[in-house]
Amino acid sequence: MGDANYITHLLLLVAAYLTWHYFWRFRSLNNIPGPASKSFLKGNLPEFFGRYGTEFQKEVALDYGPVVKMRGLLSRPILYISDPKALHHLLIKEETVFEESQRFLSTNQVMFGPGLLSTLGEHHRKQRKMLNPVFSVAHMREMLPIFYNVVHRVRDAIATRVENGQQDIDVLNWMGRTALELIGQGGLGYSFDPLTEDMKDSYGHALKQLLPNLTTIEIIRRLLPLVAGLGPAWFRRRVAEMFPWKPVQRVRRVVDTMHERSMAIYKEKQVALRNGDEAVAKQIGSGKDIMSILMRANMNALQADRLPEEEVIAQMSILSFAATDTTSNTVSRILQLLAEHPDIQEKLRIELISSGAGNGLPYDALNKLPLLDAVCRESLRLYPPVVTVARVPNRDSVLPLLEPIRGIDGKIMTEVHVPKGTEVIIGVLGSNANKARWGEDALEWKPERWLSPLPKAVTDAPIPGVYSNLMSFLGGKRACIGFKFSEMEMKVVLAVLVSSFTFELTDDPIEWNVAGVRYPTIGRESDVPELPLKVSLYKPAII
Ligand code: HEM
Repeated sequence: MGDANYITHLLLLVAAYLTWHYFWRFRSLNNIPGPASKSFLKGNLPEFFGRYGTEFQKEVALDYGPVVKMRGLLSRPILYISDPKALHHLLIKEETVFEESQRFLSTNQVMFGPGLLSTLGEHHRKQRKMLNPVFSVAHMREMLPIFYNVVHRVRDAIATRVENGQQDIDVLNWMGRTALELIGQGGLGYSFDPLTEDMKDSYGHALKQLLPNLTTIEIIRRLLPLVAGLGPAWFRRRVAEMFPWKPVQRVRRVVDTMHERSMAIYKEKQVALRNGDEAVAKQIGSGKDIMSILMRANMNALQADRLPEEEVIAQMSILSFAATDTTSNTVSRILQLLAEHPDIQEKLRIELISSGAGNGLPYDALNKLPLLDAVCRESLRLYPPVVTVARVPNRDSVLPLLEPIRGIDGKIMTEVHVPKGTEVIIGVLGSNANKARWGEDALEWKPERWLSPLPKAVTDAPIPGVYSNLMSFLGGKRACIGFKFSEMEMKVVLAVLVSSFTFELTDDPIEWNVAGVRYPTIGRESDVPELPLKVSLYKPAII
């Protein structure tokens, strides 16, 4: 009897809490339209964040207007916002209010340590201040020869595989290896891969496994903030080691591999720096890589500005992680798009060959090639690889809207009251592919749209993106620090490969899957990230 009473009281308490939570705390969101939720427990989470979420994400981004309400764990509201003024407000004006979610910070803290992806406020600002100079255009100019050097090796390796005729080549694998080697040489001053043999570097392999495995444990990640601070580090580590679920164990092994390698690279570099400039110059990257410069700047910085060792090591893992799948999956997608549009592939090849871009152009000349630029921008517009970025306000806030929205009851709203703790997903695709701004053909891949002035509705809107009115690299103080690095990488890879090879589709059905960074597989069942294309040596027609 006593037990029954206890359980009844407990259930009443839970019911009261939920009522307060959803009908009181989040009442200002009741009128926001959005898709129905199929489960009280999981809300729309599996549809939106699950591997097969592409179509649902598109529906949320484009079919309900610029502010959409979904449901999360225990039906808690999640907003998807693509209105430019609201985005500007939350990423720029109220950047200190709309912070990264605890889920994001805790996961990154556990995976990488205290680096850019897991710190907030002043701590984050200080880390970013140290890193900003090495991502400047001036520094990209210096690194360009390293990029050409690596990509020429990739070209030669692919050429030996197709010299006797067309072959199916897994371009995702090659682009992954290229991206890792580029962040290795340009970022860490370290070579992971000679890019000749068919080999698998354990670090590169670990990085590739991370995001697909994180998607599998999305629900657990949502509970992570509750336990992330429990007990000392050794205790949490022991719990992680004993956790009886394979995906969690896979993530743990990946994290260990990343940390060990970053640590080893750091120690090696530290010795070289101590031995003076000559020793550093002899290293991969000749001391021009991001980490050599950061470590040297750190050694010379005032005590107050200096980053502790564990933070520098965390930045190494973060840079390697943030730079690889993002760019390699994007270049792979571009090669797939060029295979689907042979006319544009041919036009691009003409531009590249006539300018000599495949052999090596200075940074500014490469950047000015109009079609190459248009192909990159258009691909990042329509196929942004990172689409599940969220922010959570640390106090109640009001987001003004550029265009009023119609509520469920038909009432017009010109602003949205966002209660503290609401998860807000940045509507990257919703902004990039909005028909009212980009035009009726917004959902078509048309690089030529970038060859003439963009619609006024796009240029006049306060879209806060750091890159070309697009949200793909986000905006504000936490925008992608590596977007120029990534842009240069994409351009060098395309310049070299499209000048040398032709790309055609195979008969395999390519499926792009949702994860922290979207990735391709053959069909929906396969777990193996890959993207085969038919590749041949380009032979210019003899006139
Ligand atoms: C197509 C390629 C890429 C895309 C689409 C992309 C996108 C993004 C996005 C959306 C964010 C914001 C994440 C958030 O706030 O939760 C971000 C952050 C970041 N990105 Fe990238 N990224 C790309 C390539 C790169 C590269 C090549 C690097 C490094 C060389 C890099 C380094 C970073 C870092 C360190 C952050 C964290 C910045 C901070 O919190 O201050 N990214 N990226």
